[in-house]
Amino acid sequence: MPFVSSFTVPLSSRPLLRLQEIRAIEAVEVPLADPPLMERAGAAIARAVIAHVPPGGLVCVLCGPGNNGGDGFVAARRLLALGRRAVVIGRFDGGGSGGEAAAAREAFVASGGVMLAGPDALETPPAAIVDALFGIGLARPIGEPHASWIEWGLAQTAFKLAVDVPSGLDADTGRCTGPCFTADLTSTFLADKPGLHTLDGPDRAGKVVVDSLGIDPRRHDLGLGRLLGLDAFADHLQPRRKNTHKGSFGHVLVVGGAPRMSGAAFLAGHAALATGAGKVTLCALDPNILSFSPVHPELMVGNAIPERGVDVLVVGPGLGASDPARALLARLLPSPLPLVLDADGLNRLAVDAELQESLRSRPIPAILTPHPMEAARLLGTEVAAVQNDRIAAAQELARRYRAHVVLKGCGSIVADPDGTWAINPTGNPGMASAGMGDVLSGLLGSLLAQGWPVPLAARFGTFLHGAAADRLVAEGIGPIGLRASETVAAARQLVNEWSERNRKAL
Ligand SMILES: NC(=O)C1=CN([C@@H]2O[C@H](COP(=O)(O)OP(=O)(O)OC[C@H]3O[C@@H](n4cnc5c(N)ncnc54)[C@H](O)[C@@H]3O)[C@@H](O)[C@H]2O)[C@@H](O)CC1
Ligand SMILES: Nc1ncnc2c1ncn2[C@@H]1O[C@H](COP(=O)(O)OP(=O)(O)O)[C@@H](O)[C@H]1O
Ligand SMILES: [K+]
Repeated sequence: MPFVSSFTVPLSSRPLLRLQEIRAIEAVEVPLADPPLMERAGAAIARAVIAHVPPGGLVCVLCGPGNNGGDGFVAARRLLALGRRAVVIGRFDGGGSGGEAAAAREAFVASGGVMLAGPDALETPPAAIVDALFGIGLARPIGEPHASWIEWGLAQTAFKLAVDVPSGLDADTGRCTGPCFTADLTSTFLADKPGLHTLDGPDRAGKVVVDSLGIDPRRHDLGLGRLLGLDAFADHLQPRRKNTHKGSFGHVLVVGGAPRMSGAAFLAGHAALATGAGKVTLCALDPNILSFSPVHPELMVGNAIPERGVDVLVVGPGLGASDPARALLARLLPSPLPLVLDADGLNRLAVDAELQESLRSRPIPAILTPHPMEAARLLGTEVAAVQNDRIAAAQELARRYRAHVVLKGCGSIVADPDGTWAINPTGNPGMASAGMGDVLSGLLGSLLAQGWPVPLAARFGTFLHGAAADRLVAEGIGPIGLRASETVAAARQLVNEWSERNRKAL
């Protein structure tokens, strides 16, 4: 499959439920549901297989010991009833769990279904593999025989479908705890899960389709997490009124650009200008910085902080760790202006209790944009601990620093001081290149300058930046070799397109 065949942007936001929230729904709905939820889940899997696999192709369903396996048995039974070729691979020496899953297994066997003890017993290569080994009940790294079945499955060219969650992937955190299935499509039940959209989730889950199994989500507490979609920003993505002037769109001050790192400040400044800030000034620590950018002469460049007229601060791109940098932070953190704090600004903050206190005491909470290493420093922990549970880490940062936090990386997490959080579905590995974080800072500053509420700016800036990179990849520019500065023009295009689309909708 090509890396990205065409540019599509997620349109609708949706709830992301953590394990306990899903379990709470199950506790209410399982006893009431008729037909049972497992029947509905199996039927959904059978439908998905039929939509992707031509008749005559062998469907091999890997079934585990719990209810995820139960879903697999129902799917296999239904496929047989519809005239499809299906076999189950399962081994239940220890009996597996009883209840519904065991009943589904018995019903499959009673309907004439064949259960094999391993993939070696298959007579023909499968056209599809359904992974119904483990779902949200995964409790430890997968061992034998299931690990070998996963390894076998991954070596097949068949269409691969994961039931609820790819086996081996933690549905809460997106972490592979050991051997892990990799699907082309994951059909997930009741509600979407955060682990499918961050860390290893996007690599493992393929396309994610949510099936509510007929349960109205509004009957339940949908928690604090959302997957971002374009609809969340529609109210603020509006075409400009004709009667405006540059003062209408705010003045962004970018503070950073120490010797040899002025490019970071220029990137942030370019990004702010290109996405609609009315004015942008760079205050650079490098005394030898050019007084204007030949590429973007619209930028005002100097070594001083303007006395007045600034609306938003972006502090950190290329700031360095010098004493003057610390002095700038001490001066700017208490400012009443909206603030984006990135890169070296965060590193300094991590080791300075006084700066931390002035950040916490700001009247308007800042936006912090740490990558996992910066987040680890801010939390006084290791990168692995941050990545073990990115949502919890982002929430803890937001709480501890009383700030809106964008924890960057595959499936960036946005968390607010009140505990709400979101995962950004846009972006690609082309963004793993120098300067991307500086562009993000500039975009965020630009949105704040144009009056976006802080939590929404944190979300939209992150969404827009990833979508810009996705569009470039769809056009053949990257992912390999994608440059941060290229995402700036793509972001400008998208903001204009999306705003114009909303005008037409009015
Ligand atoms: N409860 C319900 O009624 C519903 C459950 N559904 C399905 O059921 C799944 C959850 O079912 P379960 O809670 O039974 O959990 P799973 O089927 O995901 O796995 C739990 C079983 O596997 C064992 N286990 C966990 N990790 C293991 C490992 N690494 N190696 C070996 N054994 C391991 C557990 O001891 C338990 O027997 C969902 O993901 C979904 O597919 C859906 O059908 C919707 C309704
Ligand atoms: N594999 C990836 N998938 C999606 N987004 C990514 C990926 N790698 C990096 N990004 C995004 O690119 C940006 C990189 O920022 P950062 O690591 O601060 O870069 P730099 O410090 O070089 O500017 C972040 O917004 C991050 O979320
Ligand atoms: K599974």
